[in-house]
Amino acid sequence: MSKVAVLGAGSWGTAFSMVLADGGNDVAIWARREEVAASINERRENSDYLPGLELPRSVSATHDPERALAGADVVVLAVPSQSLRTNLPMFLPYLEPDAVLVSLMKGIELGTLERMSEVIREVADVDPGRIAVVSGPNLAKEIARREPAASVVACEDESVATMLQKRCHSPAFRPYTSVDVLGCELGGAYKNVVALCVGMAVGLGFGDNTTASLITRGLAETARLAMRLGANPLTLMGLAGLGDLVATCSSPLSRNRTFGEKLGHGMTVEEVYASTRQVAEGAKSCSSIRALAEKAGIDAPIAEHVDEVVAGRMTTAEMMEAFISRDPKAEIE
Ligand SMILES: NC(=O)c1ccc[n+]([C@@H]2O[C@H](COP(=O)([O-])OP(=O)(O)OC[C@H]3O[C@@H](n4cnc5c(N)ncnc54)[C@H](O)[C@@H]3O)[C@@H](O)[C@H]2O)c1
Ligand SMILES: O=P(O)(O)OC[C@H](O)CO
Repeated sequence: MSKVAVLGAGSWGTAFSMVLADGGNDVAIWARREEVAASINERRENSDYLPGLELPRSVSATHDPERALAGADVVVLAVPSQSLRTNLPMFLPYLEPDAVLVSLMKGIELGTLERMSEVIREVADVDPGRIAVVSGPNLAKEIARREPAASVVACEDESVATMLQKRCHSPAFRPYTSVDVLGCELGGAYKNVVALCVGMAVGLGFGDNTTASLITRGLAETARLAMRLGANPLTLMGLAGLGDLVATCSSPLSRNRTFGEKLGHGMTVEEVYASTRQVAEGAKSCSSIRALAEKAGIDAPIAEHVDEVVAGRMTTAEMMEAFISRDPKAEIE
């Protein structure tokens, strides 16, 4: 069997390990906390992140980066986006030569405004043809329950995308290939911000017209930025764009939507952070995406207003009023 190292034992790192195991790979998960590695090895369960779901025998876990990476020709990164830069140097000495690095992360780095593949390229100093991204409508719990889903594997080198597609194609998981890494990453990061916004609307008590309006204008906003930066607009109409946007904005399983909903109910940002251990990437990426849009000179009202709410400078109700009272304009630019 071919070996894959999955660095990060949270919900998605663990669920994607199950996909890889079902696809015929031997999987070694690196867990930041030893007790999580022990739970996976001894009870065949990640009781912190995916309780009650049995992990295949070909999945093991370790707290030791060297053991996780030894012999792995594919290395999957699944830590929170804002921690990637500080985590990567711990893994680099143990990477096999020519290993392919795959990002599962959906965020934009604060400060540098870099996508995760850009952070990997910079810190690991590897060719973009060895960096790939997996992104799509893939809520971890549903994937771990083996409910059918599709996704996108993107890499500038199409042959690498095809190799990865084969490695993660399983009875319940259907990956499509793409060479549009930029479009997939922006789609994945932006939908988290839109899901925060939709959650806020739901928390305020608004219904389906409101959420559908926000989802649609969120897609317009995402496509505007992605196209300005050079993405293929059709990527945003695909699984890593519209697909993920719909799943995340519609599902009570989404941490980003839930985070927004709690704000809509009147909790403060600090209270919401204190209520969960899991990452809601949009709460940080709203600021970096807003800055990226400003730098690119495009209008991004959802990112801008969500950032204002998360920064505590605006209430969720004021955000909704601000959307409706914006200057009238044509729908299609
Ligand atoms: N959960 C999903 O459904 C899902 C699906 C697709 C993509 N993603 C993306 O995958 C990435 C990881 O998300 P997740 O759902 O696995 O998150 P999670 O919150 O479930 O788990 C994060 C993992 O990273 C570890 N961690 C936390 N802070 C860390 C740090 N500073 N350094 C190292 N490790 C740290 C945690 O211990 C945990 O193991 C995110 O970018 C997320 O957007 C998640
Ligand atoms: O739970 P969320 O909001 O991080 O979303 C999870 C996935 O990205 C959905 O595809």
